[in-house]
Amino acid sequence: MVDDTKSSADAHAGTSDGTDILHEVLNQPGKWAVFFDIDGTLIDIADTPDGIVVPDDLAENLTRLSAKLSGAVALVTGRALPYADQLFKPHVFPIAGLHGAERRSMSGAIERVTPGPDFEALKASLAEEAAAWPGVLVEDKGLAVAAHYRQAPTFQGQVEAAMERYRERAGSDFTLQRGKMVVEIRPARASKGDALRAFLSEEPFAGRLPIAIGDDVTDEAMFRVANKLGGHSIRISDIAADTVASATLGSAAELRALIAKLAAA
Ligand SMILES: O=P(O)(O)OC[C@H]1O[C@H](O[C@H]2O[C@H](CO)[C@@H](O)[C@H](O)[C@H]2O)[C@H](O)[C@@H](O)[C@@H]1O
Repeated sequence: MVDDTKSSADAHAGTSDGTDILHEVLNQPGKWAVFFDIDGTLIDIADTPDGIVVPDDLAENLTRLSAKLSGAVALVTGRALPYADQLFKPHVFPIAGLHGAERRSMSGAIERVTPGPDFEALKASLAEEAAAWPGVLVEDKGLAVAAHYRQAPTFQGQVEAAMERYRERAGSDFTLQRGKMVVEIRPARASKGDALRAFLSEEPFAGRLPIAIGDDVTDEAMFRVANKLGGHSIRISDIAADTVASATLGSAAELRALIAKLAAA
């Protein structure tokens, strides 16, 4: 398993332009595999987890890009697989969900880590406790649970403390995952970096160099793997984020425009 625990110590602000990297993809389509995060990367951030808008042409453009790369395009997300799938239906992509804790390869086979029996009770207690914090949303993702404070930032301290407590109760098989106005408890045994490595061990990804594209702390794990393997990493950010990514792009909208251009090329 990949060490994705390092944060700022080995970080540097990405300075290259992600646009050049993505244009390179079509010059040598047999060389690259592209891994896309979803929220904040392919899709704009919204006030609530269910409030996102998936642009009409996004799935179609990803499918076209994927065809140009002989299928070597995958989604790597913090969302649960069924939720992420319905965002792109009827298009179906190889995908890793829950920050790498579940993964469906090109063949359709699904790998999942299994939670302990107490996890359902833990999620119920958390939802009950969070009901006292107006605006805090608890997102039950099956093998993981997220507490969102985007609509109630004043409760950040309480949410952080509660999630640390529940993580301890869940035991060492689980870890805390911080993100954009969210704290999650997720299985510890996998990361987005592990998911990327697993994809690269299989067709049609095997033998290709990875390009990992994301916008958040959880994506740093796949950036490290992409960098280590000689690929590229692109962080979507409108500020100089603390990142190990080797390049940046300004926004999800900018990325979608590039994908559309590559899909039509
Ligand atoms: O790995 P990702 O695909 O980027 O998913 C990360 C988390 O995304 C979602 O939460 C984030 O997006 C919401 C909608 O824009 C936003 O309201 C929230 O504040 C963000 O944290 C999703 O709800 C989580 O389950 C994912 O882990």
